[in-house]
Amino acid sequence: MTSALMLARTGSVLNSNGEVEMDAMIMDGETLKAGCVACVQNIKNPIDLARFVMDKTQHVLLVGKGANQFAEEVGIQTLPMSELVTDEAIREFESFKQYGNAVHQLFGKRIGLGHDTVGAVALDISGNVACGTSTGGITAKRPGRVGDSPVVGNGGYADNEVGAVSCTGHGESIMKVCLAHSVISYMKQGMTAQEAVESALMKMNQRVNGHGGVIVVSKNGDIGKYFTTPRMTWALVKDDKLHFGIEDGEDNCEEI
Ligand SMILES: NC(=O)C[C@H](N)C(=O)O
Repeated sequence: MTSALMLARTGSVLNSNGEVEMDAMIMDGETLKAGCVACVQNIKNPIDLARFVMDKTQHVLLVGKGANQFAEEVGIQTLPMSELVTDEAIREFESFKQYGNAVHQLFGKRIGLGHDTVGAVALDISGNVACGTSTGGITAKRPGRVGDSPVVGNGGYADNEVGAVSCTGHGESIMKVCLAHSVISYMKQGMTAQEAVESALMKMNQRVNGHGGVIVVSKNGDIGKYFTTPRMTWALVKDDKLHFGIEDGEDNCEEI
């Protein structure tokens, strides 16, 4: 079993109304079944709700009020919005003020403070791959804005014939180039996992001037990870070893 993670820097993100709206997706590479939720409020772990959408409905994506209604039906834990708002999110909101500024501060080539998204990819011993991506989006986004994370082929993709991908970064850029699926396409064309993530992110940068980060595990257990921001928190478990890092070129290793 091989798995890789990108980790969030903060717990939540505030939109321009000062509210938390979260997006998440999960995808099963064996069946290509996916479950996605967007703009959900008061949900502690939107990825759990996405899993219910995948397992218990005939749909792929539920949004807003309907998604919250479904959460109630399946007994997903809800909580007051105040409990989802961290001090860091408030500080970020007060300092960034506007969406464009937040994008620049979080994903700018030189500043790149971090990615408020959690992503995971995994390969099990039966050769099944899966991905999951969960986010609060980007500070000061317009209410109702949905980013790449809950959109199949953008914030993530999983296919046993190729591998599983999870993305972070400027959602509008990622959606313009279908970043997760372009990594899959490059691998189908014969690139290694690492070549594919580097090519896809460089292409996104050239075409739409966007920055981000990607993790991928191939069907053979090869890992690719790359980011065009100055830093991205990541971790990888393979062959009883834990690798992790934040800065460019950093790769720490511990036995587990
Ligand atoms: N931090 C992120 O990765 C944000 C996410 N991609 C979005 O645009 O919603």
